[in-house]
Amino acid sequence: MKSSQVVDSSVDVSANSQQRPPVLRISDLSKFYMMGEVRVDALKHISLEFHAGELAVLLGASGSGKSTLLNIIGGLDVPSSGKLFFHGREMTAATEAELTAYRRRSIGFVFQFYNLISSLSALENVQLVTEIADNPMPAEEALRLVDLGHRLNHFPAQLSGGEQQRVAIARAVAKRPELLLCDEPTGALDFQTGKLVLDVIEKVNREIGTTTLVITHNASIAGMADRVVRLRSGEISEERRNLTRLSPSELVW
Ligand SMILES: Nc1ncnc2c1ncn2[C@@H]1O[C@H](COP(=O)(O)OP(=O)(O)OP(=O)(O)O)[C@@H](O)[C@H]1O
Repeated sequence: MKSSQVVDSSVDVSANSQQRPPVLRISDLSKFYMMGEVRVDALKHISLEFHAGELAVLLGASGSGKSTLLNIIGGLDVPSSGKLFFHGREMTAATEAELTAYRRRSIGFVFQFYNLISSLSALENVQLVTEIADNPMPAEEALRLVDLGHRLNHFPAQLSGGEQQRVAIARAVAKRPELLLCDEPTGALDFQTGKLVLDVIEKVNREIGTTTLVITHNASIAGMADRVVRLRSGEISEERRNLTRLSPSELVW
């Protein structure tokens, strides 16, 4: 461990002996932006924990702070105050190089728009990541995991929106990240296609055990989660655990 990394010694495992320390711990995290003279408080005193293998849905209306929170968790942005711990290491005290390594090794991102390279096939888009990752799964295996084993050589323009999003998910999980962060993954898709994409996210979480955070403004998606966190105006307005997870095919919106 490097000297600049601070160990979180306050994780209370005794509170629940069944539960291991969280993968991710957010402590009193706030983020504001200055727009000229006007201060916009995007996140206010957020404290949360996420455990290994958990599938969490972060709900909230537009502007409630979801993307800001996900970007900070993923090391794309930094908070104004508060701390983020990953396996007890304080990422908010990490150097740029350590944050880059964190993003590269530990985080898989899926965004609303798929960001595929149009001149590369599905397989080549995933290989871009597997070629630089430490311990990746073969790109073909990642594409089979998202049920696209029959589309390896298709270019993005030859794939539907849902299929392109599944390539993006394969690309995100091929490096075997510990955390899969999905920002409105079904936002650009119709109902049926969106459910197929959620099926794939659920399958990755179940089969590989990747801790998964899905942010959405669509409250119906909450049914597939182990835990639901709702944000309102930058604050947690509700946090609940689902007794059973619904399969995405059972969701209705
Ligand atoms: N770079 C920025 N500069 C100034 N204000 C910002 C910036 N990014 C976000 N905000 C503001 O912070 C608040 C939270 O934004 P955020 O994008 O996190 O919300 P969101 O819940 O993800 O919304 P959406 O569902 O519309 O994406 C909003 O008021 C937004 O306008």
